[in-house]
Amino acid sequence: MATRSKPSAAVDPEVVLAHKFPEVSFHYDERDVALYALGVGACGDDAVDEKELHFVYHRDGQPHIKVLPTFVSLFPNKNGNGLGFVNVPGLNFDASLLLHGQQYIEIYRQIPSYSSVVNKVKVAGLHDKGKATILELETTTSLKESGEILCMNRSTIYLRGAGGFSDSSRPYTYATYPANQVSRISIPNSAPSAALLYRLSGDYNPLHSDPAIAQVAGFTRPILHGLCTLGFAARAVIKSFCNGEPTAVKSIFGRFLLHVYPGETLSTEMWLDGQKVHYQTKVKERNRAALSGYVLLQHIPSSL
Ligand SMILES: CCCCCCC/C=C/C(=O)SCCNC(=O)CCNC(=O)[C@H](O)C(C)(C)COP(=O)(O)OP(=O)(O)OC[C@H]1O[C@@H](n2cnc3c(N)ncnc32)[C@H](O)[C@@H]1OP(=O)(O)O
Repeated sequence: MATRSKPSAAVDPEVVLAHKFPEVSFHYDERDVALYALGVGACGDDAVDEKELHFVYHRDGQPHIKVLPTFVSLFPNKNGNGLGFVNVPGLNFDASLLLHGQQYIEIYRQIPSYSSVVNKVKVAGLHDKGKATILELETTTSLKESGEILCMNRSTIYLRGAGGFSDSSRPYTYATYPANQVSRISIPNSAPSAALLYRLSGDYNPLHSDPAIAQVAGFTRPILHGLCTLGFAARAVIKSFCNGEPTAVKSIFGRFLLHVYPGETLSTEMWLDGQKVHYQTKVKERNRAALSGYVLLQHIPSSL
């Protein structure tokens, strides 16, 4: 539900909400799936890891490699090179200041290791936070041939410096989804080249590779993609609670709390609560949380 707003030069909510995004078709294959798994650290510590080798290699008669559920977080990158929202009418902001705020993923059926698929995108939320505007985009992805829906990604984008477009007495807020959607330790290291490897999966935003662009955005050097950190965390959950079986995952949520510099040590702590695994990923060197959220499983893990 929307609250009152005064259209400003920066954001005109009515125009933003009325925007229709084009559908986008694309194909992915097993090479994309394996490259993604390597980019989020699969087999990074042990090249024959029993619980991870199947994400990068077919073995023992297994017909296809298995797909990490967070692989689907790459799908929104296909919408206008991932930054398709930069040209949305009514939304004016400095693209060099945007940060990924949150990601929510729902998986509706087993993700094939190769497929032709179609993205449909809509605005699912818009919020005036004064110093920032928060834009939420929902990308629903279906199999091209059958039309079956595979998954949904809700991406929250934090637009620093673009807020203040509503009446100060009642900040504008709009969302199409209900508010409630929103053991232990594994230590995956992020290598210094982590962002450079991860970007080859299709997120070429120079914030993650170009030192000059990173400085304009307020960082001392390029930072890791939020979705790469999310991939590390979800992989740790699948290894610890699902015996390495990716189809056990129903949905994933993460809020990015702090930027991560490639090479910093990511430590993911997890707590099981029924079918939900709550997690928090910390940057060990700074002893601060960079990501927190949950992974909802299909069943309560039987091995615990
Ligand atoms: C297809 C879409 C893909 C988009 C990709 C975009 C390109 C990718 C870029 C990246 O990967 S960037 C790397 C990953 N992200 C980060 O490193 C961000 C880390 N987080 C932060 O730096 C900070 O949390 C923040 C986002 C700058 C916010 O900090 P700030 O101090 O400004 O916020 P607060 O004063 O605490 O809160 C203000 C307001 O905003 C809400 N909020 C805070 N953080 C988030 C968040 N991460 N996501 C969503 N909303 C957030 C917070 O609740 C406050 O609201 P109210 O409670 O006052 O209503």
